[in-house]
Amino acid sequence: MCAQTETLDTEPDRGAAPIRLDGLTKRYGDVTANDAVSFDVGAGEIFGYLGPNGAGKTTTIRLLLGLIKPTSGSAEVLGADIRDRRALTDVKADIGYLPDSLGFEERLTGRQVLDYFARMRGDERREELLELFRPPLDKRVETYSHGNKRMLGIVQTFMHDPDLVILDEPTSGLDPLKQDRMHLFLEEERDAGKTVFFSSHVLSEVQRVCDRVGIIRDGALVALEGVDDLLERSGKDVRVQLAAPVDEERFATAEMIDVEAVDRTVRFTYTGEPAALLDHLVQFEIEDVDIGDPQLDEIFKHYYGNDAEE
Ligand SMILES: Nc1ncnc2c1ncn2[C@@H]1O[C@H](COP(=O)(O)OP(=O)(O)OP(=O)(O)O)[C@@H](O)[C@H]1O
Repeated sequence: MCAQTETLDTEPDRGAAPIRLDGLTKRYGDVTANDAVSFDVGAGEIFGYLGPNGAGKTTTIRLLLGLIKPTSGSAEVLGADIRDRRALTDVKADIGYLPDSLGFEERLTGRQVLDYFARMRGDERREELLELFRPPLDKRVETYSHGNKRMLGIVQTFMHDPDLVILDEPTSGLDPLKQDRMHLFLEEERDAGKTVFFSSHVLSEVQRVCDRVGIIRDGALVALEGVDDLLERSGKDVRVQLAAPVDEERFATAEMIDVEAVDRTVRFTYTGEPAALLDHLVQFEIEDVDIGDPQLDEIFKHYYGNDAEE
């Protein structure tokens, strides 16, 4: 009885969130690449990990895979503590990983690379994935374009049918059609119950495919919420066309932020109640009003200020 309990205690808890970070911290000398980062990624969701170059995304991913050790804090992946090498090795067969730079042996052909990974972890979905992503299998990897290397990497990541995939900027270098194919594929995987964690600095793709987003800045998590909630909380993007130019000070209210008036057009983000905005606008001679959801780019600017321009 007692022995059984001990065994259960050391086994990964597969029912828990596939990824859990708890105060995860990594320092390189003076640089805190990850600063007490905490969040969970739930089963069957696409989680976008968003931040500009150098924010700390790759560091988190490398910590989660046990490739580097945390300075402090901890994390679990499929129930395995990332500091426990054996536990992590046991769950790796259920994880697919697409690194930011692919470390394939360049003199091998694409087919040989896939054969190598197949021997380690299996390849039951190889043919299906090759039909979708089509890297040139009989050429040496050293002759591949950047996009084709990525396609080979995507096949490698998914071909053993993992429950959890961790993707470091998966669509970087892909043309728009291939990006679309990848986005659709990720949505299908999510609908089939797979968990997808991917990092990106491309706001539009996070907005398009992710269920939730974590925004990282200078190593610290600055936002964590559903993409829809983030959009809703961030107000409305409003453009008003007036019959004549108006004094900006007379036009603006406390609920309007980032007001930009050029000639007869005023643009702003509105954070108040829609009815109050309409009440306010009736006192002006209006030709046209356009109210829409803000793009994540706009939201991003609130977190990053001028750094977002990069
Ligand atoms: N091995 C290392 N030694 C020293 N500093 C490092 C090391 N790896 C990362 N850093 C630093 O940690 C910070 C976070 O880097 P990281 O690569 O995690 O960012 P990122 O968000 O993935 O950026 P990118 O989008 O450019 O890949 C940066 O300041 C980087 O210079």
